[in-house]
Amino acid sequence: MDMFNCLRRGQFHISPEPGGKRMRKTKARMRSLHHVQSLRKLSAPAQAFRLTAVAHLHRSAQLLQHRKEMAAEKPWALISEVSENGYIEEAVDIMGANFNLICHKDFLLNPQLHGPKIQSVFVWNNDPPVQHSLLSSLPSLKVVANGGVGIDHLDVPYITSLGVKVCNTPDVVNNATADMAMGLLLASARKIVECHQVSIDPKTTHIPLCLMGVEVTGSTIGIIGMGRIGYKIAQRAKGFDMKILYHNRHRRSVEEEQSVGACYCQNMDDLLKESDFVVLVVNLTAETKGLISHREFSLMKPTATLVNVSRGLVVDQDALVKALHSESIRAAALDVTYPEPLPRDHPLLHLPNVLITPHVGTNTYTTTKKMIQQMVDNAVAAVKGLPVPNEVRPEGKN
Ligand SMILES: O=CC(=O)O
Repeated sequence: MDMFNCLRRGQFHISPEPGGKRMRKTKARMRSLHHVQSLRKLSAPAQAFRLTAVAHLHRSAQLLQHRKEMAAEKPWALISEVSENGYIEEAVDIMGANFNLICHKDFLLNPQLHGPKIQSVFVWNNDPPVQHSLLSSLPSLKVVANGGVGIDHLDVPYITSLGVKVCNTPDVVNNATADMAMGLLLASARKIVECHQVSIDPKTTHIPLCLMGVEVTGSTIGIIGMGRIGYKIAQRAKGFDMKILYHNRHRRSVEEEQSVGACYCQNMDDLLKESDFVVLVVNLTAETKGLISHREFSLMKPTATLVNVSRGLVVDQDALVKALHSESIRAAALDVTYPEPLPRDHPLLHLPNVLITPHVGTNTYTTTKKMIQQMVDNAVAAVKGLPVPNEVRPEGKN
């Protein structure tokens, strides 16, 4: 049974070394080959064989000792698991280079034993859930390192009140999330999923008129939330010759606006009235919860499309269902819903003018690996008591 299978089944704690197994084996083989060659030059074959065997044993013992020492030095981190709904396998190498890892399932078998040694919790897809009960069983905890930007699932004021740092992974998620927003926008506008269905349907004989889409090039995009990801979306929209409107708590500098050709709408209503595509990229906070509801839908054009890559709760979903059902807007393309996944009988799943993806904005190997590395870098700094690069402080404490 290999290490990943063990971890998948939650059977073992792991402490892999950096560099990868294959590379280590190759290096070890080359070292012993070199050793054998030098010995052969010096001695008779039988003697060389005995000396080589002894050298091998000696080397293995040294390696074992080194591994034990390394493992003993590394701090412990609590993780969810490497599985279909957990981490990619590469995560074990990235996190294991600096931490001894223990899966949540293993941890729960004996929290009293494992709790005191844990210094970091790595949270991925809200897992393990950082509840007060978990925190109270981790007396040595120094950091909760979240994978992703959104930290609405973490009680930041409470966690920090315990002297525990909270950090996230901004920047590295920007491009993948912006790509996803544009992907949803294009797929909805050009009915790409419906086109695929028609293309593979054995009964298809012609291109039905219902596959007619709406033009993206030259249309107006309204970006609500012009932070790092919103700005990346604007850069992409510029490439489609779109007119770009944005609404944000803080206006961007003139240079930033000019470089993408974006116009600021201080009043969000103006953006809603004018946009062909309204794209939501805000953080979920008390202010943005239910930001788009009945009134906002009534301001949007009947030809408009809502794209949401922020959080499901930013949209009043009942109001959305009503707007889509009555065709008071053209369509919605959502990477986020509330809850996730939606109950299988949820009305959104049965409307023809909605496209839903399962919160996969950052889901590329490149971005995922960068996020995990950033979580590790943050956690290492926190454990060492150094400034944490992406520390999140409670609102108003920056
Ligand atoms: O949802 C993704 C993120 O919070 O980065």
